[in-house]
Amino acid sequence: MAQVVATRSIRANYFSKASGSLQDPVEKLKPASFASKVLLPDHRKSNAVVLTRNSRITAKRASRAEPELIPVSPEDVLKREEQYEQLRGIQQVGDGSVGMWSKPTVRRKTKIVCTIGPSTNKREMVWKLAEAGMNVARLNMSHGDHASHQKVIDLVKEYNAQSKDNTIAIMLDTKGPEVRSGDLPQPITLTTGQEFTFTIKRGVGTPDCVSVNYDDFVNDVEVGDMLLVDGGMMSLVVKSKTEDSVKCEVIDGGELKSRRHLNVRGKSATLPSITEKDWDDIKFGVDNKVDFYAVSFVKDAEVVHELKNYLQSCDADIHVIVKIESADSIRNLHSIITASDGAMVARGDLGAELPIEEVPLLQEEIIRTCRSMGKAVIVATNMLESMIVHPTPTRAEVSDIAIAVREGADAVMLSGETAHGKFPLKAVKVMHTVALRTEATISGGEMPPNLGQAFKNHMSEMFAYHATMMSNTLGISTVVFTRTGFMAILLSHYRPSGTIFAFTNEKRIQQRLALYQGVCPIYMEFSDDAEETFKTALALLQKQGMVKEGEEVALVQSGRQPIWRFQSTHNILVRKV
Ligand SMILES: Nc1ncnc2c1ncn2[C@@H]1O[C@H](COP(=O)(O)OP(=O)(O)O)[C@@H](O)[C@H]1O
Ligand SMILES: C=C(OP(=O)(O)O)C(=O)O
Repeated sequence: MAQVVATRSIRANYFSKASGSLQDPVEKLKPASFASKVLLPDHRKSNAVVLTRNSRITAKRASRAEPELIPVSPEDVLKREEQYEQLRGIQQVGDGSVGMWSKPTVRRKTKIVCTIGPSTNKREMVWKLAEAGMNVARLNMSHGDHASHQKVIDLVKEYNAQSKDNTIAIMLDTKGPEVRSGDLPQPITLTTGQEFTFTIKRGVGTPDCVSVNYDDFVNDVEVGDMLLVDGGMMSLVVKSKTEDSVKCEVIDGGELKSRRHLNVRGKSATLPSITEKDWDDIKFGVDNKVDFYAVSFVKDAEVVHELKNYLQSCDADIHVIVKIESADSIRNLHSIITASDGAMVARGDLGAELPIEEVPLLQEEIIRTCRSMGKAVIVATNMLESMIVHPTPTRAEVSDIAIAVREGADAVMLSGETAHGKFPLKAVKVMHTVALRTEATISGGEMPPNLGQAFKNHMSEMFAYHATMMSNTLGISTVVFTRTGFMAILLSHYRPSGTIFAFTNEKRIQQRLALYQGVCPIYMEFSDDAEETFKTALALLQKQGMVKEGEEVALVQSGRQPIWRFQSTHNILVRKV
């Protein structure tokens, strides 16, 4: 219902019902202003910015509640939202039904992945990020050690244990066979035209020579190759090689810091996708029962099978997200995604290995491929890069988030913005606001092109499809009960315009579902009696303010493992709360 309810809540809160005029939430709560009386109705008449999408599943109510522009800049959204929440809080003292629904983690459908690093690895920041809208905490194993990552895992688990209505998934991102420059005592400046050397000798860090962490670097590169440092922030051309060094000329200079990415344009390193360090980190993830692995530099499906076999052998129920970031992974895109549980468009390395202008096209294709196979998809890197140092994003960054949301990504990711940036909470708030605003312009779910083929479970697919139709045409939320997460993921795949309230009696499944678009995962003990469980679930939604008395929901009983069903009979009920 998020879209429909979000649309409704926009109508209820942002627009004056009586006049039908467009009002900003703060203005609505204040006496009528000149702007709301004079300027905004004109703006509304022009209808210039109402966005609609072609959709094969019609959304009658959603289209009636067609969204309209709230004419504010991203910075204003932050201030306005704060003012609005304050004013609304004052107005709603004594209203017990506000609860969860106003929380960033519920109304928004597109999920937010935050990389945790020095700016955010303390208890207070993990809490604040979670309350600001983080859905998944990402640990990048290229940095830090097990002790520092353990601390973060424990903090997230502590948050989850004490939070009644929110849950954060944990994603362990492997270092992979990435090539990086070594540690430096302090950053060094590379000047255009200067000679600079990369060496495979360990521990070198002078103004004109630095170590590389990969012994075959000298064999893999050729004279004339273009080396990109830090995703292309600096570039060098290879001039000559010795047994242990590569001499280069700086083409684009800049500041070289410790452990920066090194890519050779058009080439992948000849290293295995899962290195010894990665296996060590994967075991660390198994011991800590993380929810997802993001596997770096996956070249082929074989690697995914190898990891999945290993996880099965140690009885670890951890989902595998493949990072698409090399030329090899693009060549084998279909088979890699088929073997995995989802993919990440890792635009940093992807745009260094392949021509940068290919990145938006590949992003679209990867999202489309994942969507057609019912796999999760995350768009990553540079989404709010300028917010590492500035309190407000560039307009291009705002558009970038909106594009990923409209293309149908399950999640958008913050990297340096939350790991080592100056404004991690503001970055999450901007991402939240932009995603929510964009979602309100998407009318009705889009039907995946391969209907009935992705899950090879036709009965469940048919029920997910029809529940989506019902949700879209009636403008209602979906309620599903799931022990494995399967039916909630399947419903998410169809992108119903309403929220998917997924009740599960497994904490692990609740955490996993935090990644999936439109799914609001809720933990609940199931009783042996179906009717009693339904009643408890609906009462809980009502108590939390997520549905109102008299509202209808589509209640779906389907999925691979029958719950309260005899002979696997499936059904969808429309229930009044
Ligand atoms: N666990 C960590 N410890 C220290 N620094 C980190 C950590 N995680 C991320 N960072 C910092 O944040 C930056 C951006 O994060 P990310 O994009 O995940 O890394 P990278 O692009 O280096 O793989 C990193 O380059 C690093 O400087
Ligand atoms: C997400 C990416 O990977 P990492 O941050 O691990 O380099 C990327 O390259 O875009």
